[in-house]
Amino acid sequence: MTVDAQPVAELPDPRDFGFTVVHREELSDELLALVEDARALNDAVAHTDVAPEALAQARAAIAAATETLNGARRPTGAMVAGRDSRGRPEYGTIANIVAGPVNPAAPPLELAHTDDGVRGEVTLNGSYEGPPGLVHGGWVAALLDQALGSAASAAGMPGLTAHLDVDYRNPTPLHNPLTVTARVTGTERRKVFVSAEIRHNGELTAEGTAIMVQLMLPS
Ligand SMILES: CCCCC/C=C\C/C=C\C/C=C\C/C=C\CCCC(=O)SCCNC(=O)CCNC(=O)[C@H](O)C(C)(C)COP(=O)(O)OP(=O)(O)OC[C@H]1O[C@@H](n2cnc3c(N)ncnc32)[C@H](O)[C@@H]1OP(=O)(O)O
Repeated sequence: MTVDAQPVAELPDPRDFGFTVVHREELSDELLALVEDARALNDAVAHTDVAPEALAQARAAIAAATETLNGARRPTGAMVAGRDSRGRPEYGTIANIVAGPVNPAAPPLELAHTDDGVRGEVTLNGSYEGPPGLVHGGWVAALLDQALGSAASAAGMPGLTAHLDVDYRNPTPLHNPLTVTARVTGTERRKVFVSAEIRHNGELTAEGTAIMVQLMLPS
């Protein structure tokens, strides 16, 4: 039997599939502030040039913080629930490496719905460096992949990336606002064709296309 990619009226509730779901409003200001601090910490560690005594001091402080934070852990796969700009439920993994609101390694890329897809602004700090002063190409691909997946999801066809093509058109700078957009361009059976771009000051730095395969969820 062939199943066609069809938008679902409402995304399925991940709780029905055994996933932990946290509502975005339940994330405390304290946690969100800690995540911001940890993002700054990543960048600081990546660039510090202080003396060994200061490094030892920092390590002790970080070890104590790690122990405190491990006092209670969410399960891997926990999801965050929010409402999209049209008021419909949307879900993402809470620790998603690109968009997760509580993952300090995520820039994070926050995407909102547009008339024809999704759009977001993001600035990557020095911990995403590849070539000098530039975003690592793997991270450029990760930003595109996330936006491509979100565009399919926003169109009611959440799925997994089966195939991803990336063209690097111009260097993507660190420490500068980047605009990321993505949209669905077509469907064929369970395949959802999506296209995305990254721009800096209006100039195209990278573009990508993907084939997402729509999730088959038990009804
Ligand atoms: C579970 C409940 C949760 C509730 C969900 C609620 C909301 C959704 C929430 C979140 C999702 C939203 C956003 C996600 C955003 C970003 C995430 C970023 C994206 C990723 O980070 S994602 C991780 C990387 N990704 C993988 O980890 C995939 C590994 N992979 C597989 O899991 C399988 O490979 C799979 C599933 C892809 C297909 O497997 P399958 O068995 O289901 O389907 P099958 O093989 O039959 O292919 C069907 C049709 O796709 C064609 N096709 C397949 N592969 C192709 C390829 N490579 N190139 C060209 N075409 C291809 C076939 O040719 C056929 O086409 P045709 O119809 O023409 O014959």
